[in-house]
Amino acid sequence: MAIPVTRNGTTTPKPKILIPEKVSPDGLALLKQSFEVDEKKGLSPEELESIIGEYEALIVRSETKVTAQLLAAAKKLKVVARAGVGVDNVDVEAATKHGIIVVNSPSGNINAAAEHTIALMMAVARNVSDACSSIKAGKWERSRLVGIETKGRTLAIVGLGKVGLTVARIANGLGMRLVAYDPYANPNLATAASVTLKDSLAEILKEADFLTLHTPLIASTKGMIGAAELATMKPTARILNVARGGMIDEDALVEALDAGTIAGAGIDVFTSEPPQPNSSASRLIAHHKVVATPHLGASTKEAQENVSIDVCEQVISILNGELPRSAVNAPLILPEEYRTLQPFVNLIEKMGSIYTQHYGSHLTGSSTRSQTFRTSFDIIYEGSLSTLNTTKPLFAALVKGLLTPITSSDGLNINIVNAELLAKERGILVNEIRSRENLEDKPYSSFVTLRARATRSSSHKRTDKSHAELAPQPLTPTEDQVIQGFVSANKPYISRLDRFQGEFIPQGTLLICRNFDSCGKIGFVGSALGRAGVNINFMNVAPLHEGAEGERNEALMILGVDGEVGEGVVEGLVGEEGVLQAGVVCL
Ligand SMILES: NC(=O)C1=CN([C@@H]2O[C@H](COP(=O)(O)OP(=O)(O)OC[C@H]3O[C@@H](n4cnc5c(N)ncnc54)[C@H](O)[C@@H]3O)[C@@H](O)[C@H]2O)C=CC1
Ligand SMILES: O=C(O)C(=O)COP(=O)(O)O
Repeated sequence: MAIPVTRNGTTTPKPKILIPEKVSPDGLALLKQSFEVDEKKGLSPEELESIIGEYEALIVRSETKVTAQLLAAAKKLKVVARAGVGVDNVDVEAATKHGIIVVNSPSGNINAAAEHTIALMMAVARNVSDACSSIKAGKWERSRLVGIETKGRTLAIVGLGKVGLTVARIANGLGMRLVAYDPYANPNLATAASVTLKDSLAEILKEADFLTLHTPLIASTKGMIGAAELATMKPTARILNVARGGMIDEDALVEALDAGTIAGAGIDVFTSEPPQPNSSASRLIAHHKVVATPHLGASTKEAQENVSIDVCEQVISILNGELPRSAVNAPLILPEEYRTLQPFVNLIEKMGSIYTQHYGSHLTGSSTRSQTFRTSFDIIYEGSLSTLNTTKPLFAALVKGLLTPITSSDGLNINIVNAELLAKERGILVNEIRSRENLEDKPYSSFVTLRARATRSSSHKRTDKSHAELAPQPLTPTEDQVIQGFVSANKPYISRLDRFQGEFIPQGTLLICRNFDSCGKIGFVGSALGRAGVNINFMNVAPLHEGAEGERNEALMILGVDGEVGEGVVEGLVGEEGVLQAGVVCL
């Protein structure tokens, strides 16, 4: 181990960086100046786990599985750097929990992946692989190996991100007709690349002469092309996958190729890499209508230099306590700030999520049922939070909390880098306020208030006549909606929901009921849930806070419950005997 001796004779070992895969030397040269770099290829998962505790940084490509178990053993680790795009081999959630930053190189290999896609498309269209084997075997099979041209044919792209768009631009030059499905694509970029965006996967599958996949492997894309989807495609269609194995059902594709309902495929990525013998991946590779490559999309000299330099520079930044440029964890926090801020990040994300779910359209018995999602918020930091250098992670957490319940969170990775942009795109205005008010009389050192400003009108109408007399005056569009919280012993607490004050931990499934503060309400709700087989873990009653206006005898009942509470059960709680409003919030 390199141990530099300082002037006063004490020794400080250099931080150690582990590289268990082939990463281009261009970036590693930068690291070697200040760190001890260990390149150890071919480690088994057990060997990796036994040594990871010594390292402050880990640099991987797609082969190393960075599991929760490995991260738990990584006591000194500050950063996992992925020298490439896809982080599906890294347990990002576990890394975030451990305060380990995950970075990647989002653009270093785009061109390489796009060019490889085009190479596979051409190879499939012109039977290049088959023809090559045939001629090397001494044959001369010109009539068997007649191909098709790509010009004028339809290329259907799933995932119009960086690689998808680059493929589109090249294919446009080949004279292809371009359609794409990507619910989050930028329509201006699509138009500029001559791509017509369609509303559903089904639409583009029908039209495709070539189908190419360019999404990350996430819950919404796993198995997205299965037997049912293949059956809707033209029998002359060819399929390309340079994104991730697992998005196509390999067995279904082999069957479709055998049956002649799909004409061919060019595949770079597989469900098991390297493929296990007799696996679906190996059957697909062996198929005579398939051109296969061993995950070579990013394997060009240029791309490897790019990604290596990109991630190594980021590792240096992080180990020097600075911000990296492409952090994947949401939201990103500097290592030294992480432990202090993390509980507040957690609190604020929950506050945003409660806001969207509680004040969204889910309240049964609510006279604010059809209320418009308000988009103008004040977030007020009091106490020690008001002196932070940056509130970016807190802002990002709020945007994430507000949007995740109403978007396909799988496809929308909200983090410190994109939170501002996403908020802007959705028209969400957040005014961050630092209040220096003295919290000496309060039992906590920092306090957060989320106030949804009543700047937009609601189209609310009483929807449930039978409760019209029962319900007190609803919140009118001119009233702000307020959620307050604090952190104690690293746990987030909500301390106020609108006019009601009571402390509860925002986690799991919560049933929030507004009721007249009179005898029998708790019993009524308890027995209704009992009858529905819903187990109650905790219950908190929040009375009106001091100085609250409106009905004096109202309270909120917050119940932490196990599992799902069906709509019917929630509806059954509202009524003369029961509560005024009820809604479920999942955190
Ligand atoms: N074979 C290889 O060596 C390489 C593979 N890749 C892979 O290519 C894929 C794309 O990479 P980039 O373009 O850089 O990513 P990107 O993040 O720029 O683009 C992904 C696109 O997929 C879209 N998307 C997400 N969920 C979707 C869904 N359910 N349906 C339709 N669209 C959806 C997103 O909106 C986004 O526009 C990744 O899986 C990456 O790991 C990238 C480089 C090399
Ligand atoms: O960047 C990506 O997502 C890739 O798939 C490239 O993987 P690799 O670094 O070549 O193992």
